[in-house]
Amino acid sequence: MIPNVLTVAGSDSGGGAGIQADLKTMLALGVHGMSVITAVTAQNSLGVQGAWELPVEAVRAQYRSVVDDIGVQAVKTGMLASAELVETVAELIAGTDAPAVVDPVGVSKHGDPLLAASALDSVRTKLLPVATVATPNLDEVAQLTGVRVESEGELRRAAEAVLAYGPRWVLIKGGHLPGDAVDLLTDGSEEHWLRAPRHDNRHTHGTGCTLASAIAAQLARGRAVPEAVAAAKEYVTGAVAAGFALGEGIGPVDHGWRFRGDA
Ligand SMILES: Nc1ncnc2c1ncn2[C@@H]1O[C@H](COP(=O)(O)OP(=O)(O)O)[C@@H](O)[C@H]1O
Ligand SMILES: Cc1ncc(COP(=O)(O)O)c(N)n1
Repeated sequence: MIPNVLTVAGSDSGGGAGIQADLKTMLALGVHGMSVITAVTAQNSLGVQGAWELPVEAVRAQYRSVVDDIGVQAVKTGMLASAELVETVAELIAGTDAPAVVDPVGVSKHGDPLLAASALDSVRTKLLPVATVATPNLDEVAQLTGVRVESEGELRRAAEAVLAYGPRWVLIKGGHLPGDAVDLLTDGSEEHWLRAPRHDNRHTHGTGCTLASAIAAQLARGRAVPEAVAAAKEYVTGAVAAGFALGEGIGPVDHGWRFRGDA
């Protein structure tokens, strides 16, 4: 049976991040991707030109339509825009019997805000506690916990600060540090360091969305969290290596890198 995976996230008109990145990743990893759209962004390689969130009822209705009829083996969350949407999605996830990968999206690669400052507290107290795996980048760690990471040695302190909010596992993404692309996965007792060579490619739009969706796809296929994250890291590393120029700014990673004859 092909597992079903649901992404609850924002639309990126440029097709590199958000819902579009999530569904492409799911296809590439052999699962059936489904979506609950929380917001629509007008976005391209240069930045976010506009963003409109959907009403809470629209988000709730999409979620119920998918979960009640089709069923899900894993859920992934991305851009949730407002406190109201964060709280609604946290409540929906709490009532769903499937692992949840929470990517606490705060700002885009260009620095455009994708989450209201007033929603941070709801992320900390409502969303992180229902996460099977939370996947913050270093800016999101700083926003949520106040911990600023400037070197690999400080990733453990960041992980402890996020775990204090209650996710089962946390994956701290060190993609913004210089040197190797090093991430730390821990549940507070086990530690797994995921190290990949840094690809000198500026086309990294959508890396976080891609990684979180890949983890959700692997969990839906029945893998345990450490194995799911390791397989997802391998997929995103290949996608960054194959990332391509699109528009005048930061291009997307290549979700289809494994299908290309020349990849
Ligand atoms: N230039 C790069 N080369 C290889 N891996 C990278 C590169 N940039 C980011 N990554 C990896 O991509 C994943 C997403 O990380 P990051 O870019 O920090 O997330 P976000 O998109 O949320 O800012 C992580 O596994 C990170 O280590
Ligand atoms: C709709 C949406 N969701 C998430 C991101 C984050 O992706 P990135 O950090 O690569 O800009 C984005 N830019 N747009």
